[in-house]
Amino acid sequence: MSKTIDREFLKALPKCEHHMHLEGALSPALLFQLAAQNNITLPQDDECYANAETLSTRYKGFTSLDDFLGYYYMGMSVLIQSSDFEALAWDYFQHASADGVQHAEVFFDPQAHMSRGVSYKTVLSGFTAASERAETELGMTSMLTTCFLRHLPPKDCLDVFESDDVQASYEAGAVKAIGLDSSELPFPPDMFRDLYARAKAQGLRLTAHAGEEGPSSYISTALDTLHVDRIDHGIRLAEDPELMAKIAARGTLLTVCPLSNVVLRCVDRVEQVPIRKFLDAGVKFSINSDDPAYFGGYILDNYVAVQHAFALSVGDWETICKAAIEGSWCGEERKKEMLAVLDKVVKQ
Ligand SMILES: Nc1ncnc2[nH]cnc12
Ligand SMILES: [Zn+2]
Repeated sequence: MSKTIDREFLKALPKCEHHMHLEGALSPALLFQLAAQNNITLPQDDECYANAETLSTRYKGFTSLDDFLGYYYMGMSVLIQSSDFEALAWDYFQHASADGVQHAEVFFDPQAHMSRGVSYKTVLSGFTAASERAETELGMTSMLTTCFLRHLPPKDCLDVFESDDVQASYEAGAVKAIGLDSSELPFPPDMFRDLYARAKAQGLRLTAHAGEEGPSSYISTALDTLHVDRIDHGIRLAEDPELMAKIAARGTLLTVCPLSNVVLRCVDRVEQVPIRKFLDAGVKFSINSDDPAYFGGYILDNYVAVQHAFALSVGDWETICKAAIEGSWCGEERKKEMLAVLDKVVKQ
């Protein structure tokens, strides 16, 4: 008899999350709590900020990536103290662990805090404290990635990358990768080639959002001019079969975020995310939550939505989880541990 693939089975799968923005874990409840604690006045002219409920309702009606980003950056204004960043990340790690995440590689946006006068050290110390706590109390490993904001001038990104505190965090190994996020159009990846060349020379891992709202040509440019190891989102790859074959042959991992794609109207339904196409073409991908507090679900909700849309087999889930584990930037020993858990779950 074939195994039923229900929420319990999907929860038991050892998960690696590669695409989530820590700032995107800011729930309306925590947002209002921190605003009160830090004496932050939220926009008076937007009635959505009346209370947590009206804000949650607004989150159900995003019309595009940029519409969401307006709320995402406004939400960050309540994050002031190191303990705020720690509370935010700890909230995420607890949710992720409950969903079966074993290893998380998470993004944060230094420029969005430094431009408000919050120091990089404040942000990093809070996130690092939460990540250490997650390892001790939840047995969950994690890695931090500094994302650069592509709607800002490349020179601004390079200046922040080269600033003393940011460099010190790379040198200390507290941050091991860079990424590129925010409004995708009209900011093609090659605008940031100097930044990526510097990061590569320093031995950092490289990833970039590409092919979320932007065309598949942004994916090839990210690969060819930024020399990224990974592509974040990448769903529009399915529009270019030749590039899809190339990415499959290279083994480049895409970090796909199905619920995000629906909420931000990149697709109408999860069924339109090219999960089946990627599996059939041998394109490696992981499934992720992106901004869970804004998009109505953490990683397990994304797994469940994919199962509901595609009726995948146990073998398909083994393929997805194996690609996620093997495509992680943790050590080989950690990967072996997770692969052993995966083997047990799929054979049960
Ligand atoms: N989905 C997304 N795309 C681009 N930038 C982001 N920052 C947070 N979430 C993002
Ligand atoms: Zn993202």
